[in-house]
Amino acid sequence: MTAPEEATTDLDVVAGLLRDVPDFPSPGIRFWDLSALLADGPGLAATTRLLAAPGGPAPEIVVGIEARGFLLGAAVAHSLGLGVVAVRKKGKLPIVAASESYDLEYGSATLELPAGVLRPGARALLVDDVLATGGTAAAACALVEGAGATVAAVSMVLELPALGGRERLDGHRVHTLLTR
Ligand SMILES: O=P(O)(O)OC[C@H]1O[C@H](OP(=O)(O)OP(=O)(O)O)[C@H](O)[C@@H]1O
Ligand SMILES: Nc1ncnc2[nH]cnc12
Repeated sequence: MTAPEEATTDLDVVAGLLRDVPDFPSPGIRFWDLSALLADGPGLAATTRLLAAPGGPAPEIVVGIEARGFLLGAAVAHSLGLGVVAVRKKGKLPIVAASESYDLEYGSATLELPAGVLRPGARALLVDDVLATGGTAAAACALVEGAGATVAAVSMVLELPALGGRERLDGHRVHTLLTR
């Protein structure tokens, strides 16, 4: 007699495709790499379904954060029938609404919001791959809110709770699929 097969959930699929790399991009950092997850059809589909369902108010637009948030954000937007806005690193956008600088686990950076694409009052779903210190997501929230839109939720694949990102995003709906 064979044991009944256990159902594989979307979350199992996502967890099975995450990889961690020691000492990248600098010594002491354990870097979580989503390349294998993004390259896997069922993995990307499972990730998209989970990120697209953060709970709370229905989003009207998706905001993808550079760089891996572009891939995930576009997939989520498409699955919901919504458009996507790319929040980019400094110097990449020709027409900028606003800029926000922040620190992260291994450096500092500036994010910029393109001008004229986020309707004031729109409910935005922010999408990225990793929540570490929360500096990146907090900067993206500030850009969205500074444009007069609201943050319906922030959806990310992986949360590193030791780095305090969720606390940094206090007051926002934070939806993460896995913690490590
Ligand atoms: O919560 P935080 O401490 O802010 O870290 C999370 C951010 O760090 C990574 O991006 P990174 O800045 O390495 O840029 P990239 O995606 O453009 O490579 C990751 O994709 C998140 O955006
Ligand atoms: N440890 C980590 N792995 C992947 N992305 C990150 N962004 C910030 N910290 C990270």
